[in-house]
Amino acid sequence: MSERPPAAVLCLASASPRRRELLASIDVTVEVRPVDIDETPRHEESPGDYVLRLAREKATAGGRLSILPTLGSDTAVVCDGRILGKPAGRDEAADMLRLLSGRAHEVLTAVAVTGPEGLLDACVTTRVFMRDISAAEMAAYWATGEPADKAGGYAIQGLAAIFVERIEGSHSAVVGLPLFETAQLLVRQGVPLWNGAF
Ligand SMILES: Cc1cn([C@H]2C[C@H](O)[C@@H](COP(=O)(O)OP(=O)(O)OP(=O)(O)O)O2)c(=O)[nH]c1=O
Repeated sequence: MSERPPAAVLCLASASPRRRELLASIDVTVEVRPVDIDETPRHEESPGDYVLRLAREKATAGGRLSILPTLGSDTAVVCDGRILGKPAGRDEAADMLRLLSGRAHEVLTAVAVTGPEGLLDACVTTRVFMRDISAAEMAAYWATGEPADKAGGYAIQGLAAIFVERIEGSHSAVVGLPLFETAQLLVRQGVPLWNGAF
């Protein structure tokens, strides 16, 4: 007799496979309910306020589609005060990497979780130090297809790892979900971790 798959304990308001995989890595089974919200930054909105607002909006919209506690998250790359989202095409991706090449920038990821305690959230900032990236590397990197759906036009967990000298902060937050802070929010909302082990 085949075993039943574990029941979902959380609704994930996200289309990002990375967020689902990160939650699976700490044994949190989710039901996926992607939501579509307007991600345009507001006039003079700080990067921290921006990612927190989007994470809250995603969690709130997803929460309407499920009876489970619901998680929304948003990641932005910030350099010289500029918020870099996903590149619209090759030229914008090259502009982004030119800006990030040979220096440090910040990655901000906010996470929000609805549940019995209301809407709880956290925002994590990670500093990422990149080596110099040549024009030929930028062109070759775009051709791999990896940068297209990533904030800042790179994926630390992928081929772009060879550009990243070091980070200060949370690796999982750069990939899309800060697992330490997320686990704390889930516990506060009564979501069982490790299959209810605690
Ligand atoms: C900087 C960086 C970003 N990213 C990803 C994380 C996010 O998925 C994406 C930023 O876009 P987001 O708008 O945060 O998320 P998303 O559109 O992928 O998913 P959803 O809104 O449905 O939750 O960039 C990486 O995978 N690796 C990296 O190194």
